[in-house]
Amino acid sequence: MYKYYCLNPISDVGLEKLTEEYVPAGTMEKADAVLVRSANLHDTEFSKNLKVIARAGAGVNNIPLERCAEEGIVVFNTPGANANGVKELVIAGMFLASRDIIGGINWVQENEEDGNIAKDAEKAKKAFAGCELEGKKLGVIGLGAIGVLVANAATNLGMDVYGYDPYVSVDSAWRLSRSIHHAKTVDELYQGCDYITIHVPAMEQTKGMIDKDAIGLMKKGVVVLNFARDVLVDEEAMVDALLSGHVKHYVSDFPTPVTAGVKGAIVIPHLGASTEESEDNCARMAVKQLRDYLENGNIKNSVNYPNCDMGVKGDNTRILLLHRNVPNMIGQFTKILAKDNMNIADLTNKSKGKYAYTMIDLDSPVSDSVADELSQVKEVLRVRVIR
Ligand SMILES: NC(=O)c1ccc[n+]([C@@H]2O[C@H](COP(=O)([O-])OP(=O)(O)OC[C@H]3O[C@@H](n4cnc5c(N)ncnc54)[C@H](O)[C@@H]3O)[C@@H](O)[C@H]2O)c1
Ligand SMILES: O=C(O)[C@H](O)COP(=O)(O)O
Repeated sequence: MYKYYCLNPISDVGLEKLTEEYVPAGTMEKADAVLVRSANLHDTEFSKNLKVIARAGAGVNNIPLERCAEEGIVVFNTPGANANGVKELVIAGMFLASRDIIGGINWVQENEEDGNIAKDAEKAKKAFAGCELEGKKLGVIGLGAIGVLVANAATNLGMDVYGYDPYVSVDSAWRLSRSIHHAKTVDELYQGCDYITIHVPAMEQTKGMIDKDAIGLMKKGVVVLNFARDVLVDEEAMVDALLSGHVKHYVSDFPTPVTAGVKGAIVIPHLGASTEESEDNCARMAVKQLRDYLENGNIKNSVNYPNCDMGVKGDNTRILLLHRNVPNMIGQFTKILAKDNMNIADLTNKSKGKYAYTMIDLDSPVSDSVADELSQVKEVLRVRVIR
């Protein structure tokens, strides 16, 4: 029996995939598995029961990944599962920044009592006129799941698209339309584009990436879109640029006290992934990965441990060892198992940065004392046995 706990509302489409082997934990301390969206876990202490955190979404800056790895907690996310939802809202953001749709709708609401509204609208509308996207230059920073979709959709709208991503994956490169220009430096993109949209994760290296200097390189009247994370932009500098007219609009999916209500800022309450389809996709994928880890020990799409797969657990006993990525770990594990005359049917070891994962299938049952001995090996962070 596994216990799970949802820190945010998770779509039933995913939760329904939990079998009768899974019950709600009641409190987080009792949970083997936590499902989360954007709840901040940085100040949360995790109990020894917790084995897995599944983030139903892409961004994992709300989760202390290294601390989780040190405590033997595997963290998953759901890459790409909400990318289409975000792409559609980014395109909507570009339209909102190009045509004063919001101003126009507000005008109609303010004049709802006007019996002559149809005629008066024809006079008033010039105040809300805008420009078209076709032919404009769009710069996309970060060509991952979302960036690629945005770049391709904008190309289909007739925009001239420039992409910048020094770490682009082979998969993303294959998905990218051939008509997208490769910006070799981000400065080149800042200098040339009418619209700039950022789709990179929030990490130490990317925080404050769009700062005063970056904005200074941009064309006067540029539109900047941020559907990735508020911390990627120096928002004080952005507000200065909005007030001076250097930036025409800052479209952000992240309300903060700095940007909310500022003239020129179009701020949306983090709705990028809030569609039925994205929520269902994320929940389905999160539950699938969480179950495969708890039931079989397989890791797919973890952000703090390596991917590792030995298929569905059969009749063998499966030992799972989460440990630091240092030499001679497997030698120590097999020595302990050999002492008890245990036959290894299969073994896989994978590493990712500082951490590694070893899966061992044994032909015989394993005693608690052997599991204890394995967990005493220096650099081992957690041992699980699936019997
Ligand atoms: N608004 C929302 O609701 C919403 C929804 C999903 C994701 N997001 C945010 O968007 C981010 C991107 O999502 P994704 O699904 O496309 O992720 P992804 O991992 O598929 O893509 C991120 C891309 O950024 C690139 N990158 C990393 N550092 C870079 C840098 N310094 N310069 C240029 N490129 C860099 C990577 O190579 C990768 O291709 C997430 O991390 C999350 O913070 C927001
Ligand atoms: O990183 C993400 O996936 C998005 O920001 C969505 O966050 P949410 O699940 O809280 O809507």
